[in-house]
Amino acid sequence: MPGSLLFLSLLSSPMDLSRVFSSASYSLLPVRSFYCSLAFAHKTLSTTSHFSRGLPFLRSSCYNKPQQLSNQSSERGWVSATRQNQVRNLAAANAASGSSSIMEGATKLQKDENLRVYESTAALTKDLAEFVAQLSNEAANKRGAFSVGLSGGSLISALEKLGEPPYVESIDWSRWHVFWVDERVVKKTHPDSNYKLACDGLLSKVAVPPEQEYAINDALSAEGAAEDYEAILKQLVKQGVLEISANGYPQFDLLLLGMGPDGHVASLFPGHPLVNEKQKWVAHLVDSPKPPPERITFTFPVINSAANILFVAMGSGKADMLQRVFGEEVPHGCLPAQEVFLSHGKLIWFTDKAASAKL
Ligand SMILES: O=C(O)[C@H](O)[C@@H](O)[C@H](O)[C@H](O)COP(=O)(O)O
Repeated sequence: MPGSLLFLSLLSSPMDLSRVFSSASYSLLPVRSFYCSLAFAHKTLSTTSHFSRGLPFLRSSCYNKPQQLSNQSSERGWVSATRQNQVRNLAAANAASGSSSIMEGATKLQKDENLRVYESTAALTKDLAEFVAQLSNEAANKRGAFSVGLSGGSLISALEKLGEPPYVESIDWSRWHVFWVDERVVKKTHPDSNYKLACDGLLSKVAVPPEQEYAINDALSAEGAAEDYEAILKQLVKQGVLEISANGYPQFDLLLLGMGPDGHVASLFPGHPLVNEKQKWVAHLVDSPKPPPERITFTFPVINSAANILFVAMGSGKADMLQRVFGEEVPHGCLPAQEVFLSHGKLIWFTDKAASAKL
């Protein structure tokens, strides 16, 4: 079978292959994986031999230096070898969804517009606090409320300056409505809870009214918690706390995001079916490759409807992935962090020198 696929790839043009797979649904994983394996095989051949002159349609893919993922993952210890193989197999997303071409060119992200590089963590966190404070003032003045979505991870420590002078006094915290872009389905007191992380790192130090901190219902299943959270968002849209975008999704004033070492964002992981979710505002998963497995997450349409998105990526562990995010556009589903893009509104990556060393 692999032999016949290799043969197929040698004979087919890119368009031939996309026609073959364009009608396949995402559920045709074996087919997709097979196509991806083929792409990965080509990548390996093309970087090591005269095969590099053939099959140009596979050059632009998410298979560059897959070994770098394992270097990064050893730091965090949760990206398994299986997961790395899945990441390598992600060209299937392109083949089956037809929503992004493997041959497309540069990413829409522009270094001069979407990237800031700071000399030190202190400089980054100060500017980040300044930026958030300014957005908070603008939203509070404009509509009397500021809706903010938080992720977990190292992002929260990067926000700690907001809990210190001058911001702790100057920001009108009573206008804040705090949401979780993604949350682990655990008790709120559990060490894995993103709510607990944000409370310990920021919310316990500032005066956001507790009823405006929208934690998940931790008594529910993952599915129930996602449905419940979406219902809360819909209610808040009705009440005018959340605005609605032109395409009918909630429009948060600000989403604060981090990026995982595999390029995931929120709890949207490379190759996971949820990268294609368009109906739900909030979805659940029970198979997160990053523990814990049960989570809820905002979907891409909601993330990409925000008024502003700030990413934080610090440290050398983010360098390879950041290079990919700002590099060539990769197939749909391969690199979720690259698919976060605002056609209206500001999207800025706050990075330090170590994270942006390869840009
Ligand atoms: O709950 C989660 O796991 C997070 O929301 C996740 O999306 C996080 O933001 C990234 O994994 C980056 O985390 P680090 O900055 O700690 O690498």
